[in-house]
Amino acid sequence: MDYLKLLNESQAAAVMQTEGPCMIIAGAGSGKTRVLTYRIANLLEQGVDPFNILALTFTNKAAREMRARIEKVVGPEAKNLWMGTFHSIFARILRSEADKIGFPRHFTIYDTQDSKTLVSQIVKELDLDDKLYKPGMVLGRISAAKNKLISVQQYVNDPVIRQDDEAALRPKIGVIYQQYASRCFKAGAMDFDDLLFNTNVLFKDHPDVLNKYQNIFKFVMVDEYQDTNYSQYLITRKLAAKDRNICVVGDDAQSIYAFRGADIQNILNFEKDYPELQVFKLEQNYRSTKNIVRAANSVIKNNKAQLRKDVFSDNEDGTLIEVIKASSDNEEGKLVANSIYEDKMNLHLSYDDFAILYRTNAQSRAMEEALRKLNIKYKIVGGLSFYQRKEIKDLVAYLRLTVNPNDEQALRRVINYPKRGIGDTTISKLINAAEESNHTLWEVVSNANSFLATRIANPIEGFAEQIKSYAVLAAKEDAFEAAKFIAKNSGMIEELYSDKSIEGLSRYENIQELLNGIKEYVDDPEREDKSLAAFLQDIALVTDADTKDAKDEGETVTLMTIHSAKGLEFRNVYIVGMEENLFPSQMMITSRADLEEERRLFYVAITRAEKKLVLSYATSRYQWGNLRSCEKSRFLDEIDPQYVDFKFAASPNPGESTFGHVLERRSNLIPPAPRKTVAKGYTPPADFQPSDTSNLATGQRVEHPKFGYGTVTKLETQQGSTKAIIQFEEVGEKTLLLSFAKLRVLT
Ligand SMILES: Nc1ncnc2c1ncn2[C@@H]1O[C@H](COP(=O)(O)OP(=O)(O)OP(=O)(O)O)[C@@H](O)[C@H]1O
Ligand SMILES: [Mg+2]
Repeated sequence: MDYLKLLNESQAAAVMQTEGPCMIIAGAGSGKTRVLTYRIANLLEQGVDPFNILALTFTNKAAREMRARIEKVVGPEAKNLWMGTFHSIFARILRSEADKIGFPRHFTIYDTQDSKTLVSQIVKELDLDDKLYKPGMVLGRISAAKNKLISVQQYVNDPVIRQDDEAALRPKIGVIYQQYASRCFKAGAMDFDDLLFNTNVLFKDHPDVLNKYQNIFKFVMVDEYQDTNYSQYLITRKLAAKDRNICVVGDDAQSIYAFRGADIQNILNFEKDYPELQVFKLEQNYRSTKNIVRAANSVIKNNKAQLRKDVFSDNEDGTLIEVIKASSDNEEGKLVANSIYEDKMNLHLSYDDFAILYRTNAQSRAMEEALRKLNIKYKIVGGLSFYQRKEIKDLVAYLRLTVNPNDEQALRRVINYPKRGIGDTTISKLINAAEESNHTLWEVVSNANSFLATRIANPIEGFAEQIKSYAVLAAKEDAFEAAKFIAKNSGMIEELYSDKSIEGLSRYENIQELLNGIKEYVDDPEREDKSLAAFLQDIALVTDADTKDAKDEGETVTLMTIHSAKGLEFRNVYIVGMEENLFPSQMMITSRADLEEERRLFYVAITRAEKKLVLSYATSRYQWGNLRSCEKSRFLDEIDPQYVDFKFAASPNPGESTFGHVLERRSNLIPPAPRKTVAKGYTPPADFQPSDTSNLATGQRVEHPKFGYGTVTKLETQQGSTKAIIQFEEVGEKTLLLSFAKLRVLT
């Protein structure tokens, strides 16, 4: 096994220890995921059937990458591994066992938006104050309950919960939970938390089913174990109860989902559950430079509730961590984009080497604008994803309804879209009729004549007939043929095609794109189930941290929230918005525990970087429509200053920091080694004044405050911005953007 050469001693020991419970709690970048990968490869090489291995990852993308790596070692057998996120694996299991818990085989998976809409509808129906019972807040309570496996019954009967809700002046949450659960059940729908909750119900109420899966999953492995919630913990514990071959890896310092119910207690419980536990320590970080690892250690040291770990790196010292100070969020974007552009050109990097991480999705706007101005391609991971767009949700609602006509949210969404003369009043009547007669909305819709006057009922029954005909078609055809037909027959294509505005055009193109995606899905030769139902399940499980990689075109800078970046690595990382109230987030911190979670988030962000880390902040930014002045984040001061270069943050004059290459350094810092890219034998004259370069021509001699003297060898203009390629005498060739470069034209 030559892959053992790719592991250090403790990693190899963890890989070779294949039987019994095993846990690795170790620092970032120490090879935990790598150990899991090779552990699986090792099991397969020893003849374990891939169908008997379950590996749970944090994102679908992580699962794909792990599978690809294992395939390199053991070949195509790796395709048969059970590998994916908790949600995708257990959705798959629930699908084949659905009837046991009273759900249809093709149950719908409600996304957050569907769940919020349903909560709003319930709040309205119950005549409650929608300002008090905001859907996000209510759902948060329901979700927390489900993740702790608190059923509706337990919720409404628990005196402590009732007191909590009463104290918060929201005594009706239990009633909403009850309604919500029964409406989901009637609609044959599960939300994300239900996928785990119902798996627990399934295993609890059906020991034979549990037994079956215990026999299938002889080896269970979990990555990012620190972020599992109670519901997930219990599922893995039950599955592993028979063979006790369970291996979990994680890092308590990277636990960042407490707000969604992740529980550090799961690590401590693990030790209690398996007294025969083997624990492996990994201390060497292979990902990052010494400076980055030490800086990260100096930050996490401030957390009190942390298991002690020493993480070290044997890599080079690397450059110091740069801090950029900008006068506004737009300037911050500009400085970050410039820095990326410069590094990419000077060091011949790929845009894939760069990531910009932020605390909240809203921060991407300024970054995107700045990147676009420099023609830098980027992709955003998470945020408003493709599948959240209105037109996509509309067509998907038709598809969902085809597969599961009881899906109430889908039905309400498209019953009168495109318009077919079914007004709001009629819809309310239908909903009431369903409530009163204890039927599902679909049952009422498909028998509208029994409830409403013929004139009103006819178009409704017509719609029901249409959906029924789609179901017949979908049973015969693959997902693509069915979806194409439905898009046309429903009138959606015509509706969007006739809208000639730019937005209308882009909506039409998005529908085309969705159909292309479905075609790709059914054309995949390895895909066994090409049905519409299978496709819908697949897209319902796209998480915030997944991108539609298939559409990626060429090199791109990656933009994402820190939460989505967990487990990933990039050569150069920018953490932007390092300001008080933004990071640490004002919304999130009300206690020391919250502050510690924000700090762990910062630790996660720092440790994504391999070679270079840049932190930026703005002294003012627009928030909620107002320009606010901002203070730099306390986290910046927590980094041991010997690892930080405040070069771009030192300027007393904010204007100067606009790519002015301010060369002063903070005097209390140890001066770092000069950067190779600076012309050493050159000092800019005190009166250096950049010239107007709009008429710059090749062959002209120029002076640059950092690079010294040079000659312009080429000029390139693209979409209004001009790049100059300049041969500098001392530092060699550089490509500079004229709108930013401070150049004095000498001849
Ligand atoms: N023994 C080793 N020799 C060389 N490179 C290694 C070794 N172990 C790990 N690496 C590399 O170090 C990097 C970090 O490894 P990995 O992602 O497995 O760490 P991790 O502990 O899972 O990190 P995180 O906590 O961020 O999830 C990867 O690029 C990996 O390939
Ligand atoms: Mg990892």
